[in-house]
Amino acid sequence: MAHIDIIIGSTLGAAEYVAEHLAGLLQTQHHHTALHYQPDLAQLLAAKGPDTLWLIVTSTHGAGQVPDNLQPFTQDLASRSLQLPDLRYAVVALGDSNYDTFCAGGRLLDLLMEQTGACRIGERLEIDVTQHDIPEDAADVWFSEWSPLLN
Ligand SMILES: Cc1cc2nc3c(=O)[nH]c(=O)nc-3n(C[C@H](O)[C@H](O)[C@H](O)COP(=O)(O)O)c2cc1C
Repeated sequence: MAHIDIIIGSTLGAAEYVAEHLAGLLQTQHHHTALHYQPDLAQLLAAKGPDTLWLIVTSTHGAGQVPDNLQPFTQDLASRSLQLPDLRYAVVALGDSNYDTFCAGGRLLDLLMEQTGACRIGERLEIDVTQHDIPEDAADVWFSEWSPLLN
């Protein structure tokens, strides 16, 4: 079973609800989960083990930025030349397709993780909140295809 650190970026709560929903689904499959509402890169790195996967669930705010609570983690990740080839990760991005910067926060985190050499498991999910009144429903569909990849 995997140890999944769920790294949350949320301003108004939508991404947070999706993250908590995914944590519940993972627990039903007997994975160990930890939710990080104020993610700290150094702490996450220190706790990382061979079974660790980082699941980043973030919305986008401002001019295509990650939410404030995820800024320190993002800036840390961008400023350090980390090499994390043994780390697995996945990204769930929430955004509004009316913005040119649709899901830019999630896309940036995906790029930063890719630059560390970490291994992305599955495709990034982008939830367009104009198309999904209940973002958790889109997460359910993605999860059913994604979760078998953890085994
Ligand atoms: C002030 C503001 C700026 C936003 N900027 C973007 C953006 O640049 N790109 C995008 O895809 N969505 C943008 N959104 C949409 C949010 O990402 C979307 O509403 C999301 O569901 C919010 O999730 P949260 O409640 O977890 O923060 C913006 C929303 C607000 C209120």
